Amino acid sequence: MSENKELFKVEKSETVGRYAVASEDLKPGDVIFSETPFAYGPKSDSSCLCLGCHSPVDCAYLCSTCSWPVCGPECEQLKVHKENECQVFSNAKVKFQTVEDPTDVCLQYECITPLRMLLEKERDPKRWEEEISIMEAHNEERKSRPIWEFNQHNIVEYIRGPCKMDKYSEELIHLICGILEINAFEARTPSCYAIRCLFPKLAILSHNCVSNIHHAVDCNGDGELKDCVVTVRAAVDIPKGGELFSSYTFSLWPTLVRREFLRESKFFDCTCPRCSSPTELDTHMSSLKCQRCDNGVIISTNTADDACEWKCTHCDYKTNGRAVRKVFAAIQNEIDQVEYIGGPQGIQQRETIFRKYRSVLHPNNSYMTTLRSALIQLYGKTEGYTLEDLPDVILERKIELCLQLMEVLDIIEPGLSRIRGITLYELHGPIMIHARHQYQYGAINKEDFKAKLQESIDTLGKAVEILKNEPISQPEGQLGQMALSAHEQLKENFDVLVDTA
Ligand SMILES: C[S@@+](CC[C@H](N)C(=O)[O-])C[C@H]1O[C@@H](n2cnc3c(N)ncnc32)[C@H](O)[C@@H]1O
Repeated sequence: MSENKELFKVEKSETVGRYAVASEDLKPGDVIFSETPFAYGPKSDSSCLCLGCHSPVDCAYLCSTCSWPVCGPECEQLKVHKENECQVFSNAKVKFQTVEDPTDVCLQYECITPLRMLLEKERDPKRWEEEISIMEAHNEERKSRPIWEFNQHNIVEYIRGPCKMDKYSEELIHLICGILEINAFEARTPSCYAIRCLFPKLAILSHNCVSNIHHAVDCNGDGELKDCVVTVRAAVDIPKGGELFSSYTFSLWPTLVRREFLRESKFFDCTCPRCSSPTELDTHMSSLKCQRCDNGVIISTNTADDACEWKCTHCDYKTNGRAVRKVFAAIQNEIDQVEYIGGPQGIQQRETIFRKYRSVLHPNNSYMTTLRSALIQLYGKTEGYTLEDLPDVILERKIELCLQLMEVLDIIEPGLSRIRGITLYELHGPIMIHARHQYQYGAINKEDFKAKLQESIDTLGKAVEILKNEPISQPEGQLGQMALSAHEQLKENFDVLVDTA
Protein backbone atom coordinates (compact mmCIF):
# COMPACT_ATOMS: atom_id res chain seq x y z
CA MET A 1 0.00 0.00 0.00
CA SER A 2 1.59 3.31 -1.07
CA GLU A 3 1.96 6.24 1.37
CA ASN A 4 -0.71 8.95 1.26
CA LYS A 5 -2.78 7.12 -1.31
CA GLU A 6 -6.49 7.56 -0.72
CA LEU A 7 -8.15 4.23 -0.37
CA PHE A 8 -11.67 5.10 -1.48
CA LYS A 9 -13.57 6.20 -4.54
CA VAL A 10 -16.81 8.11 -4.92
CA GLU A 11 -19.87 6.61 -6.57
CA LYS A 12 -23.46 7.78 -6.98
CA SER A 13 -26.89 6.26 -6.59
CA GLU A 14 -30.48 7.42 -6.98
CA THR A 15 -31.29 6.82 -3.32
CA VAL A 16 -28.32 8.23 -1.40
CA GLY A 17 -26.57 10.50 -3.91
CA ARG A 18 -22.79 10.34 -3.58
CA TYR A 19 -21.27 7.60 -1.47
CA ALA A 20 -17.82 6.09 -0.94
CA VAL A 21 -16.44 2.59 -1.50
CA ALA A 22 -13.08 1.06 -0.61
CA SER A 23 -10.72 0.97 -3.58
CA GLU A 24 -8.62 -1.79 -1.97
CA ASP A 25 -9.13 -4.49 0.65
CA LEU A 26 -8.86 -2.67 3.99
CA LYS A 27 -7.70 -3.98 7.35
CA PRO A 28 -8.73 -2.49 10.73
CA GLY A 29 -6.59 0.58 11.36
CA ASP A 30 -5.73 1.30 7.70
CA VAL A 31 -5.86 5.05 7.11
CA ILE A 32 -8.40 5.63 4.33
CA PHE A 33 -7.83 9.40 4.16
CA SER A 34 -7.19 12.46 6.27
CA GLU A 35 -8.22 16.00 5.49
CA THR A 36 -8.51 19.53 6.85
CA PRO A 37 -11.96 21.08 7.23
CA PHE A 38 -13.23 23.61 4.71
CA ALA A 39 -14.34 25.64 7.73
CA TYR A 40 -15.03 25.10 11.40
CA GLY A 41 -16.56 27.02 14.27
CA PRO A 42 -19.36 27.18 16.83
CA LYS A 43 -22.27 24.75 16.55
CA SER A 44 -25.83 25.97 16.34
CA ASP A 45 -27.21 26.70 19.84
CA SER A 46 -23.72 27.44 21.15
CA SER A 47 -23.18 29.25 24.41
CA CYS A 48 -20.54 32.00 24.64
CA LEU A 49 -17.10 30.83 23.58
CA CYS A 50 -13.76 32.28 22.62
CA LEU A 51 -13.73 32.95 18.88
CA GLY A 52 -10.04 31.97 18.77
CA CYS A 53 -9.69 28.69 20.66
CA HIS A 54 -13.43 27.98 21.12
CA SER A 55 -13.22 27.44 24.89
CA PRO A 56 -16.13 28.64 27.01
CA VAL A 57 -15.65 32.26 28.16
CA ASP A 58 -17.20 34.58 30.74
CA CYS A 59 -17.13 37.45 28.18
CA ALA A 60 -14.95 39.59 30.47
CA TYR A 61 -12.23 40.02 27.81
CA LEU A 62 -13.20 41.31 24.37
CA CYS A 63 -11.05 41.31 21.21
CA SER A 64 -9.21 44.63 20.93
CA THR A 65 -10.14 44.88 17.24
CA CYS A 66 -13.78 43.75 17.00
CA SER A 67 -14.93 43.64 20.65
CA TRP A 68 -16.28 40.08 20.51
CA PRO A 69 -15.39 37.61 23.29
CA VAL A 70 -12.02 35.85 23.24
CA CYS A 71 -9.90 34.40 26.07
CA GLY A 72 -7.22 37.09 25.83
CA PRO A 73 -4.56 38.76 23.65
CA GLU A 74 -3.24 35.44 22.30
CA CYS A 75 -6.61 34.14 21.15
CA GLU A 76 -7.53 37.37 19.37
CA GLN A 77 -4.49 36.83 17.13
CA LEU A 78 -5.53 33.32 16.06
CA LYS A 79 -6.10 33.11 12.32
CA VAL A 80 -9.52 31.47 12.55
CA HIS A 81 -10.82 34.63 14.24
CA LYS A 82 -8.51 37.36 12.96
CA GLU A 83 -8.92 36.52 9.27
CA ASN A 84 -12.63 35.82 9.49
CA GLU A 85 -15.39 37.46 11.51
CA CYS A 86 -13.00 39.85 13.27
CA GLN A 87 -12.49 41.80 10.03
CA VAL A 88 -16.19 41.72 9.15
CA PHE A 89 -17.34 42.82 12.61
CA SER A 90 -14.75 45.58 12.96
CA ASN A 91 -15.39 46.98 9.44
CA ALA A 92 -19.15 46.94 9.96
CA LYS A 93 -18.83 47.99 13.63
CA VAL A 94 -20.99 45.06 14.75
CA LYS A 95 -20.61 44.92 18.50
CA PHE A 96 -21.23 41.90 20.69
CA GLN A 97 -24.31 42.52 22.84
CA THR A 98 -23.65 41.84 26.52
CA VAL A 99 -25.35 38.71 27.82
CA GLU A 100 -26.62 37.95 31.31
CA ASP A 101 -25.44 34.36 31.47
CA PRO A 102 -22.56 33.37 29.13
CA THR A 103 -23.37 29.68 29.66
CA ASP A 104 -26.82 30.11 28.07
CA VAL A 105 -27.39 29.59 24.34
CA CYS A 106 -26.27 32.82 22.65
CA LEU A 107 -27.91 33.45 19.27
CA GLN A 108 -25.21 35.95 18.29
CA TYR A 109 -22.97 32.94 17.58
CA GLU A 110 -25.30 31.44 14.95
CA CYS A 111 -23.73 33.54 12.18
CA ILE A 112 -20.07 32.72 12.93
CA THR A 113 -19.58 29.39 11.12
CA PRO A 114 -21.71 30.37 8.07
CA LEU A 115 -19.70 33.61 7.88
CA ARG A 116 -16.43 31.65 7.97
CA MET A 117 -17.79 29.46 5.14
CA LEU A 118 -18.57 32.53 2.99
CA LEU A 119 -15.08 33.95 3.54
CA GLU A 120 -13.40 30.61 2.84
CA LYS A 121 -15.41 30.38 -0.41
CA GLU A 122 -13.71 33.63 -1.48
CA ARG A 123 -10.26 32.42 -0.44
CA ASP A 124 -10.57 28.94 -1.93
CA PRO A 125 -13.13 29.09 -4.78
CA LYS A 126 -11.75 25.91 -6.35
CA ARG A 127 -12.33 23.80 -3.24
CA TRP A 128 -15.76 25.41 -2.81
CA GLU A 129 -16.72 24.54 -6.39
CA GLU A 130 -15.31 21.02 -6.41
CA GLU A 131 -16.07 19.82 -2.89
CA ILE A 132 -18.63 22.03 -1.15
CA SER A 133 -21.14 23.45 -3.64
CA ILE A 134 -22.13 19.90 -4.63
CA MET A 135 -23.02 18.86 -1.09
CA GLU A 136 -26.55 17.84 -0.16
CA ALA A 137 -28.40 20.66 1.67
CA HIS A 138 -32.03 19.42 1.50
CA ASN A 139 -33.15 23.03 1.18
CA GLU A 140 -36.47 22.17 -0.44
CA GLU A 141 -37.48 20.14 2.63
CA ARG A 142 -35.87 22.57 5.08
CA LYS A 143 -37.87 25.52 3.66
CA SER A 144 -41.03 24.25 5.32
CA ARG A 145 -39.37 23.69 8.72
CA PRO A 146 -39.09 26.21 11.60
CA ILE A 147 -35.29 26.14 11.17
CA TRP A 148 -35.64 28.09 7.90
CA GLU A 149 -37.25 31.11 9.59
CA PHE A 150 -34.79 30.81 12.46
CA ASN A 151 -31.84 30.93 10.04
CA GLN A 152 -33.45 33.70 7.99
CA HIS A 153 -33.64 35.89 11.09
CA ASN A 154 -30.48 34.95 12.98
CA ILE A 155 -28.06 34.30 10.12
CA VAL A 156 -29.21 35.50 6.69
CA GLU A 157 -30.53 38.90 7.78
CA TYR A 158 -27.73 39.39 10.31
CA ILE A 159 -25.00 38.77 7.73
CA ARG A 160 -26.67 40.84 4.98
CA GLY A 161 -27.81 43.62 7.37
CA PRO A 162 -25.66 44.57 10.38
CA CYS A 163 -22.58 42.79 8.94
CA LYS A 164 -23.03 44.73 5.66
CA MET A 165 -22.40 41.67 3.52
CA ASP A 166 -25.35 41.95 1.17
CA LYS A 167 -23.14 40.95 -1.74
CA TYR A 168 -23.96 37.40 -0.61
CA SER A 169 -27.44 36.34 -1.70
CA GLU A 170 -30.04 34.98 0.71
CA GLU A 171 -30.04 31.80 -1.35
CA LEU A 172 -26.29 31.29 -0.95
CA ILE A 173 -26.43 31.84 2.81
CA HIS A 174 -29.35 29.39 3.17
CA LEU A 175 -27.39 26.89 1.04
CA ILE A 176 -24.46 27.21 3.45
CA CYS A 177 -26.75 26.74 6.46
CA GLY A 178 -28.21 23.59 4.87
CA ILE A 179 -24.78 22.23 3.96
CA LEU A 180 -23.60 22.71 7.54
CA GLU A 181 -26.71 21.10 9.07
CA ILE A 182 -26.59 18.05 6.82
CA ASN A 183 -22.84 17.53 6.51
CA ALA A 184 -20.89 18.98 9.44
CA PHE A 185 -19.33 16.70 12.05
CA GLU A 186 -18.81 17.47 15.70
CA ALA A 187 -15.29 17.82 17.04
CA ARG A 188 -13.98 18.76 20.47
CA THR A 189 -11.48 21.46 21.29
CA PRO A 190 -8.67 20.60 23.74
CA SER A 191 -10.93 22.09 26.45
CA CYS A 192 -13.53 19.50 25.37
CA TYR A 193 -15.97 22.03 24.01
CA ALA A 194 -18.02 20.78 21.05
CA ILE A 195 -17.64 22.66 17.76
CA ARG A 196 -18.58 21.72 14.19
CA CYS A 197 -16.26 21.05 11.27
CA LEU A 198 -17.11 20.65 7.61
CA PHE A 199 -14.94 17.83 6.23
CA PRO A 200 -15.75 17.43 2.52
CA LYS A 201 -14.57 13.84 2.09
CA LEU A 202 -15.90 12.52 5.38
CA ALA A 203 -19.29 14.03 4.48
CA ILE A 204 -19.51 11.86 1.35
CA LEU A 205 -19.92 8.69 3.43
CA SER A 206 -23.46 7.39 3.75
CA HIS A 207 -24.97 6.61 7.09
CA ASN A 208 -25.33 3.15 8.59
CA CYS A 209 -26.32 2.51 12.22
CA VAL A 210 -23.31 0.18 12.39
CA SER A 211 -20.38 2.20 11.09
CA ASN A 212 -17.36 0.44 9.58
CA ILE A 213 -14.96 3.36 9.86
CA HIS A 214 -13.39 5.20 12.76
CA HIS A 215 -12.87 8.94 12.53
CA ALA A 216 -10.88 11.08 14.92
CA VAL A 217 -10.43 14.85 14.80
CA ASP A 218 -7.13 16.20 16.05
CA CYS A 219 -8.26 19.64 17.13
CA ASN A 220 -5.42 21.59 18.73
CA GLY A 221 -7.20 24.89 19.14
CA ASP A 222 -4.40 26.69 17.30
CA GLY A 223 -6.76 28.51 14.99
CA GLU A 224 -5.51 27.07 11.68
CA LEU A 225 -7.38 24.71 9.35
CA LYS A 226 -4.40 22.34 9.41
CA ASP A 227 -4.71 22.14 13.19
CA CYS A 228 -8.11 20.53 12.92
CA VAL A 229 -7.44 17.42 10.85
CA VAL A 230 -9.69 14.39 10.65
CA THR A 231 -8.21 10.92 10.08
CA VAL A 232 -10.53 8.21 8.82
CA ARG A 233 -9.53 4.56 9.34
CA ALA A 234 -11.15 1.23 8.63
CA ALA A 235 -12.68 -0.01 11.90
CA VAL A 236 -13.11 -3.56 10.60
CA ASP A 237 -12.10 -5.56 7.50
CA ILE A 238 -13.67 -3.90 4.45
CA PRO A 239 -13.33 -5.66 1.10
CA LYS A 240 -12.43 -3.78 -2.09
CA GLY A 241 -15.69 -2.28 -3.45
CA GLY A 242 -17.36 -2.46 0.02
CA GLU A 243 -19.22 0.69 1.00
CA LEU A 244 -17.75 2.92 3.70
CA PHE A 245 -20.28 3.96 6.31
CA SER A 246 -20.14 6.50 9.09
CA SER A 247 -22.88 6.80 11.68
CA TYR A 248 -24.73 10.12 11.98
CA THR A 249 -26.47 9.13 15.23
CA PHE A 250 -25.57 7.87 18.70
CA SER A 251 -25.08 4.15 18.48
CA LEU A 252 -26.62 3.51 21.92
CA TRP A 253 -30.01 4.94 20.92
CA PRO A 254 -32.82 2.48 20.09
CA THR A 255 -34.12 2.17 16.50
CA LEU A 256 -37.20 4.37 16.94
CA VAL A 257 -35.07 7.22 18.25
CA ARG A 258 -32.30 6.84 15.64
CA ARG A 259 -34.78 6.71 12.77
CA GLU A 260 -36.66 9.75 14.09
CA PHE A 261 -33.43 11.74 14.42
CA LEU A 262 -32.29 10.81 10.90
CA ARG A 263 -35.70 11.64 9.41
CA GLU A 264 -35.88 15.01 11.18
CA SER A 265 -32.32 16.18 10.75
CA LYS A 266 -30.93 14.34 7.70
CA PHE A 267 -34.17 13.80 5.74
CA PHE A 268 -34.08 10.09 5.07
CA ASP A 269 -35.63 6.90 6.44
CA CYS A 270 -32.88 4.60 7.59
CA THR A 271 -33.26 1.04 6.30
CA CYS A 272 -29.85 -0.27 7.35
CA PRO A 273 -29.64 -3.91 8.56
CA ARG A 274 -29.75 -2.80 12.20
CA CYS A 275 -32.87 -0.64 11.67
CA SER A 276 -34.48 -3.43 9.61
CA SER A 277 -33.95 -6.04 12.32
CA PRO A 278 -36.76 -6.25 14.93
CA THR A 279 -34.19 -7.47 17.46
CA GLU A 280 -31.53 -4.93 16.39
CA LEU A 281 -29.24 -7.69 15.14
CA ASP A 282 -30.03 -9.80 18.23
CA THR A 283 -28.77 -7.16 20.61
CA HIS A 284 -32.38 -6.45 21.72
CA MET A 285 -31.55 -2.79 22.21
CA SER A 286 -35.17 -1.86 21.42
CA SER A 287 -36.84 -4.81 23.17
CA LEU A 288 -39.06 -4.66 26.23
CA LYS A 289 -39.87 -7.50 28.60
CA CYS A 290 -43.39 -8.82 28.41
CA GLN A 291 -45.33 -7.97 31.59
CA ARG A 292 -47.97 -10.59 30.83
CA CYS A 293 -45.85 -13.72 30.43
CA ASP A 294 -42.50 -14.79 31.84
CA ASN A 295 -40.37 -15.45 28.81
CA GLY A 296 -41.52 -13.10 26.08
CA VAL A 297 -39.91 -9.98 24.69
CA ILE A 298 -41.89 -7.30 22.90
CA ILE A 299 -40.55 -6.37 19.47
CA SER A 300 -41.70 -4.46 16.39
CA THR A 301 -43.73 -6.31 13.74
CA ASN A 302 -42.63 -3.98 10.92
CA THR A 303 -39.41 -2.03 11.28
CA ALA A 304 -40.24 0.13 8.23
CA ASP A 305 -43.23 1.58 10.09
CA ASP A 306 -42.43 3.31 13.38
CA ALA A 307 -46.11 3.30 14.42
CA CYS A 308 -46.71 -0.42 13.72
CA GLU A 309 -47.87 -3.08 16.15
CA TRP A 310 -45.33 -4.44 18.65
CA LYS A 311 -45.93 -8.01 19.85
CA CYS A 312 -44.71 -10.38 22.49
CA THR A 313 -42.66 -13.25 21.09
CA HIS A 314 -44.38 -15.74 23.43
CA CYS A 315 -47.93 -14.65 24.26
CA ASP A 316 -50.60 -12.58 22.48
CA TYR A 317 -49.75 -9.29 24.19
CA LYS A 318 -49.70 -6.33 21.75
CA THR A 319 -48.89 -2.65 21.91
CA ASN A 320 -47.71 -0.17 19.26
CA GLY A 321 -44.68 1.88 18.26
CA ARG A 322 -46.15 5.16 19.51
CA ALA A 323 -46.67 3.74 23.01
CA VAL A 324 -43.14 2.29 23.03
CA ARG A 325 -41.73 5.66 21.89
CA LYS A 326 -43.48 7.32 24.85
CA VAL A 327 -42.00 4.81 27.30
CA PHE A 328 -38.55 5.46 25.81
CA ALA A 329 -39.01 9.25 26.10
CA ALA A 330 -40.01 8.93 29.77
CA ILE A 331 -36.98 6.77 30.60
CA GLN A 332 -34.64 9.05 28.63
CA ASN A 333 -36.04 11.95 30.62
CA GLU A 334 -35.22 10.19 33.91
CA ILE A 335 -31.69 9.45 32.73
CA ASP A 336 -31.24 13.07 31.57
CA GLN A 337 -32.18 14.29 35.06
CA VAL A 338 -29.12 12.56 36.53
CA GLU A 339 -26.75 13.27 33.62
CA TYR A 340 -24.59 15.77 35.50
CA ILE A 341 -24.69 14.05 38.89
CA GLY A 342 -21.34 12.45 39.69
CA GLY A 343 -19.88 10.94 42.83
CA PRO A 344 -21.58 8.38 45.06
CA GLN A 345 -24.94 10.06 44.51
CA GLY A 346 -24.56 9.71 40.74
CA ILE A 347 -23.89 5.99 41.19
CA GLN A 348 -26.83 5.48 43.54
CA GLN A 349 -29.31 7.38 41.37
CA ARG A 350 -28.34 5.50 38.21
CA GLU A 351 -28.48 2.15 40.01
CA THR A 352 -31.99 3.11 41.22
CA ILE A 353 -33.16 3.81 37.64
CA PHE A 354 -31.44 0.59 36.52
CA ARG A 355 -33.33 -1.44 39.13
CA LYS A 356 -36.60 0.32 38.35
CA TYR A 357 -36.52 -0.67 34.68
CA ARG A 358 -34.95 -4.11 35.05
CA SER A 359 -38.38 -5.76 34.97
CA VAL A 360 -39.63 -3.59 32.08
CA LEU A 361 -36.74 -3.54 29.61
CA HIS A 362 -34.69 -6.28 28.01
CA PRO A 363 -31.31 -6.48 29.84
CA ASN A 364 -29.57 -5.13 26.73
CA ASN A 365 -32.15 -2.45 25.95
CA SER A 366 -30.57 0.89 24.94
CA TYR A 367 -31.42 2.58 28.22
CA MET A 368 -29.99 -0.25 30.32
CA THR A 369 -26.90 -0.09 28.11
CA THR A 370 -26.66 3.69 28.47
CA LEU A 371 -26.87 3.40 32.27
CA ARG A 372 -24.24 0.66 32.21
CA SER A 373 -21.91 2.82 30.21
CA ALA A 374 -22.29 5.71 32.71
CA LEU A 375 -21.89 3.46 35.77
CA ILE A 376 -18.70 1.98 34.34
CA GLN A 377 -17.23 5.48 34.24
CA LEU A 378 -18.20 6.15 37.88
CA TYR A 379 -17.27 2.91 39.65
CA GLY A 380 -13.58 3.04 40.42
CA LYS A 381 -13.18 6.79 39.92
CA THR A 382 -15.45 8.40 42.43
CA GLU A 383 -14.46 9.41 45.94
CA GLY A 384 -15.08 6.43 48.18
CA TYR A 385 -15.38 4.28 45.07
CA THR A 386 -11.79 4.25 43.74
CA LEU A 387 -10.73 0.85 42.42
CA GLU A 388 -8.54 0.20 45.46
CA ASP A 389 -11.51 1.00 47.76
CA LEU A 390 -14.03 -1.20 46.05
CA PRO A 391 -15.15 -4.37 47.83
CA ASP A 392 -15.24 -7.53 45.73
CA VAL A 393 -18.96 -7.34 45.21
CA ILE A 394 -18.62 -3.92 43.53
CA LEU A 395 -15.55 -5.00 41.55
CA GLU A 396 -17.67 -7.90 40.30
CA ARG A 397 -20.45 -5.42 39.44
CA LYS A 398 -18.05 -3.30 37.39
CA ILE A 399 -16.68 -6.37 35.58
CA GLU A 400 -20.23 -7.55 34.84
CA LEU A 401 -21.26 -4.11 33.55
CA CYS A 402 -18.21 -3.96 31.25
CA LEU A 403 -18.73 -7.48 29.89
CA GLN A 404 -22.44 -6.88 29.23
CA LEU A 405 -21.65 -3.60 27.49
CA MET A 406 -18.95 -5.27 25.38
CA GLU A 407 -21.45 -7.91 24.23
CA VAL A 408 -23.59 -5.15 22.70
CA LEU A 409 -20.67 -3.08 21.42
CA ASP A 410 -19.18 -6.06 19.57
CA ILE A 411 -22.29 -5.91 17.36
CA ILE A 412 -23.18 -2.20 17.09
CA GLU A 413 -19.66 -0.72 17.35
CA PRO A 414 -17.44 -3.48 15.98
CA GLY A 415 -13.67 -3.26 15.66
CA LEU A 416 -11.68 -0.14 16.40
CA SER A 417 -14.36 1.89 18.10
CA ARG A 418 -13.60 4.50 20.73
CA ILE A 419 -16.24 3.27 23.19
CA ARG A 420 -14.93 -0.31 22.90
CA GLY A 421 -11.41 0.97 23.65
CA ILE A 422 -12.58 2.88 26.69
CA THR A 423 -14.68 -0.03 27.99
CA LEU A 424 -11.79 -2.48 27.61
CA TYR A 425 -9.59 -0.04 29.53
CA GLU A 426 -12.20 0.16 32.31
CA LEU A 427 -12.44 -3.64 32.42
CA HIS A 428 -8.76 -4.45 32.90
CA GLY A 429 -8.40 -2.78 36.34
CA PRO A 430 -11.20 -4.55 38.26
CA ILE A 431 -10.17 -7.91 36.77
CA MET A 432 -6.68 -7.44 38.18
CA ILE A 433 -7.65 -6.11 41.61
CA HIS A 434 -10.41 -8.67 42.06
CA ALA A 435 -7.97 -11.48 41.19
CA ARG A 436 -5.41 -10.11 43.68
CA HIS A 437 -8.03 -10.08 46.45
CA GLN A 438 -9.11 -13.60 45.57
CA TYR A 439 -5.50 -14.80 45.65
CA GLN A 440 -4.85 -13.03 48.95
CA TYR A 441 -7.90 -14.70 50.57
CA GLY A 442 -6.80 -18.05 49.15
CA ALA A 443 -9.93 -18.31 46.99
CA ILE A 444 -7.77 -18.96 43.91
CA ASN A 445 -4.35 -20.58 43.55
CA LYS A 446 -1.21 -19.05 42.05
CA GLU A 447 -1.82 -20.49 38.56
CA ASP A 448 -5.37 -19.11 38.45
CA PHE A 449 -4.10 -15.76 39.68
CA LYS A 450 -1.48 -15.72 36.90
CA ALA A 451 -4.16 -16.52 34.32
CA LYS A 452 -6.38 -13.69 35.58
CA LEU A 453 -3.45 -11.28 35.61
CA GLN A 454 -2.70 -12.25 32.02
CA GLU A 455 -6.37 -11.73 31.10
CA SER A 456 -6.22 -8.22 32.58
CA ILE A 457 -3.01 -7.42 30.67
CA ASP A 458 -4.47 -8.78 27.41
CA THR A 459 -7.64 -6.72 27.91
CA LEU A 460 -5.49 -3.62 28.43
CA GLY A 461 -3.51 -4.55 25.29
CA LYS A 462 -6.74 -4.61 23.26
CA ALA A 463 -7.65 -1.17 24.65
CA VAL A 464 -4.21 0.14 23.62
CA GLU A 465 -4.68 -1.20 20.06
CA ILE A 466 -7.83 0.90 19.73
CA LEU A 467 -6.92 4.01 21.71
CA LYS A 468 -3.50 4.44 20.09
CA ASN A 469 -5.37 5.91 17.09
CA GLU A 470 -6.87 8.71 19.15
CA PRO A 471 -5.16 12.10 18.87
CA ILE A 472 -3.25 13.20 21.93
CA SER A 473 -5.16 16.52 21.88
CA GLN A 474 -8.25 14.58 23.00
CA PRO A 475 -8.98 12.86 26.35
CA GLU A 476 -9.18 9.43 24.66
CA GLY A 477 -5.70 9.99 23.16
CA GLN A 478 -4.35 10.82 26.62
CA LEU A 479 -6.06 7.72 28.01
CA GLY A 480 -4.43 5.76 25.19
CA GLN A 481 -0.98 7.02 26.25
CA MET A 482 -1.66 6.09 29.85
CA ALA A 483 -2.92 2.67 28.80
CA LEU A 484 0.17 2.12 26.66
CA SER A 485 2.63 2.84 29.47
CA ALA A 486 0.56 0.83 32.00
CA HIS A 487 0.53 -2.07 29.54
CA GLU A 488 4.31 -1.93 29.09
CA GLN A 489 4.88 -1.82 32.86
CA LEU A 490 2.47 -4.67 33.61
CA LYS A 491 4.08 -6.90 31.00
CA GLU A 492 7.55 -6.09 32.32
CA ASN A 493 6.62 -6.58 35.99
CA PHE A 494 4.42 -9.65 35.64
CA ASP A 495 6.55 -11.88 37.89
CA VAL A 496 7.01 -9.18 40.54
CA LEU A 497 3.23 -8.63 40.60
CA VAL A 498 2.68 -12.33 41.19
CA ASP A 499 5.37 -12.59 43.90
CA THR A 500 4.27 -9.49 45.82
CA ALA A 501 0.50 -10.04 45.64
C1 LIG B 1 -23.66 13.86 4.72
S1 LIG B 1 -24.63 13.63 3.29
C2 LIG B 1 -23.88 12.25 2.52
C3 LIG B 1 -23.42 12.58 1.12
C4 LIG B 1 -24.56 12.75 0.12
N1 LIG B 1 -25.04 11.45 -0.27
C5 LIG B 1 -24.12 13.54 -1.09
O1 LIG B 1 -24.40 13.17 -2.21
O2 LIG B 1 -23.54 14.61 -0.88
C6 LIG B 1 -26.08 13.03 3.99
C7 LIG B 1 -27.22 12.82 3.03
O3 LIG B 1 -26.98 11.70 2.20
C8 LIG B 1 -28.16 10.89 2.09
N2 LIG B 1 -27.93 9.63 2.82
C9 LIG B 1 -26.86 9.30 3.56
N3 LIG B 1 -26.97 8.06 4.05
C10 LIG B 1 -28.15 7.59 3.65
C11 LIG B 1 -28.85 6.37 3.86
N4 LIG B 1 -28.34 5.39 4.60
N5 LIG B 1 -30.07 6.23 3.27
C12 LIG B 1 -30.60 7.22 2.52
N6 LIG B 1 -30.00 8.40 2.30
C13 LIG B 1 -28.79 8.59 2.85
C14 LIG B 1 -29.28 11.69 2.72
O4 LIG B 1 -29.83 12.52 1.74
C15 LIG B 1 -28.53 12.53 3.74
O5 LIG B 1 -29.19 13.71 4.10
